[in-house]
Amino acid sequence: MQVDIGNALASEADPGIGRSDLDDLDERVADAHDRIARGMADDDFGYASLNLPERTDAAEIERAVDGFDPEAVLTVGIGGSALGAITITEALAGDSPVDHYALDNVDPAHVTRLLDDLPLAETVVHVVSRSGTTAETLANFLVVREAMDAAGVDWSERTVVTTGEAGPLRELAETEGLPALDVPEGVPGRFSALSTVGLVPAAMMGVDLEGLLAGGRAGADALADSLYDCPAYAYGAVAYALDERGASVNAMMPYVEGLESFAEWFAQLWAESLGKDGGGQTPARALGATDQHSQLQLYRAGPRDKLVTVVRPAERPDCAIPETDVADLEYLGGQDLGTLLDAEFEATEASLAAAERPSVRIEIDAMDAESVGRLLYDMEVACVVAGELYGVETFDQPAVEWGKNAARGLLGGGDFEEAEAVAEKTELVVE
Ligand SMILES: O=P(O)(O)OC[C@H]1O[C@H](O)[C@H](O)[C@@H](O)[C@@H]1O
Repeated sequence: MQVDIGNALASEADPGIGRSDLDDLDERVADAHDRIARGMADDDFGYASLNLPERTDAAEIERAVDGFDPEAVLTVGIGGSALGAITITEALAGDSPVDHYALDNVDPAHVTRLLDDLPLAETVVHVVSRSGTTAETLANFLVVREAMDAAGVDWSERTVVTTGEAGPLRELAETEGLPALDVPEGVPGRFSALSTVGLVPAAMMGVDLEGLLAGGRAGADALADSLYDCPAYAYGAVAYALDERGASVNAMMPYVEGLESFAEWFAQLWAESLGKDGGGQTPARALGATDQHSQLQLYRAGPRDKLVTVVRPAERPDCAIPETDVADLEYLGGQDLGTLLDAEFEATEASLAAAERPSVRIEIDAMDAESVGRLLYDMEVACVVAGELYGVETFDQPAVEWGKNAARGLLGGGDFEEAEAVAEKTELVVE
């Protein structure tokens, strides 16, 4: 993976950073690298995630799904327990005969429609919750079970669970004798894509798990004590430095449809890890070239508070644009859609640079397992190094937990006095 930070340098961008700022920052990156290396060596909470490419047992996951021959896989999970699987299958399993669906939200209209449409007798359900207590996931699973019962399908024959050591979901798996995989120790959900959490649907869809993990290992091998030698550190450090100078929004803009959900995965990673102590950089989601025709107006001409991160694969499949003699369209004929998309990508970079707006280019080799594994791993590393530079607790999410507890409290699922305060808040309703 390559990261080009040239368009974030001060001579070309505002907010931007100069070479001397980068050199100063590099000393802090070296310290952060020491902390990260120690954390990985000691398997400290969170840092252990960066050992997953080395530790994840692809064969164990393949064995767990062996014997299923589904038409569809349904992930039931939310946040870090769903976005890794969604991102990986969307990026790599587009040609699979098996479809992937995810139930993360509990919108009744969406859940009912999906269950009506799914071939339930040919669907494998992967229920994922690290804590085993997340209300949305457990509620959705109960609804899915009932729908399978109602359709005469033995759900216990078609369910795989991935969860932590203890908790209601673990107990349920044991009581029902369901195959259960472990969420690895010390790995927060948003850092778990390259584990059982993110890889089970991919395995059922024929994705090359070893390739994904090899990509992650290449990222681990590339860790070095300087941002000039490590693309993941370069990205994390530059995003942090730009935020410090006013780029409080990071618009993640892949120029490939297969990475549309990657921007959503990145949003959770960046927001939940770095949004602490009154700081953090707000992730925005965009897709090139589509959002070039909508959001780019704001990115180029709105407030100078953004970093735009553009991502593309170096290789794309061919799809020729037919020759045409229609006036003014001759320039398109004989080109390729990929060439057009790359021209759009470069035009966006040029457009931002011309308006002195910072962008960073991330380029992966291709939309293959190794490159996608490397991308996910490197973005996790970027997030961890940024967390070190911000000086925050990268691996917790107390604000999210507050909301989770409040929702449970409001449903009568536990004592949570603050939830009552929420319910009794002053209302100012305008109708
Ligand atoms: O895997 P679970 O325990 O069900 O958690 C699912 C999600 O729940 C919370 O909202 C956490 O903040 C997320 O980081 C997590 O990914």
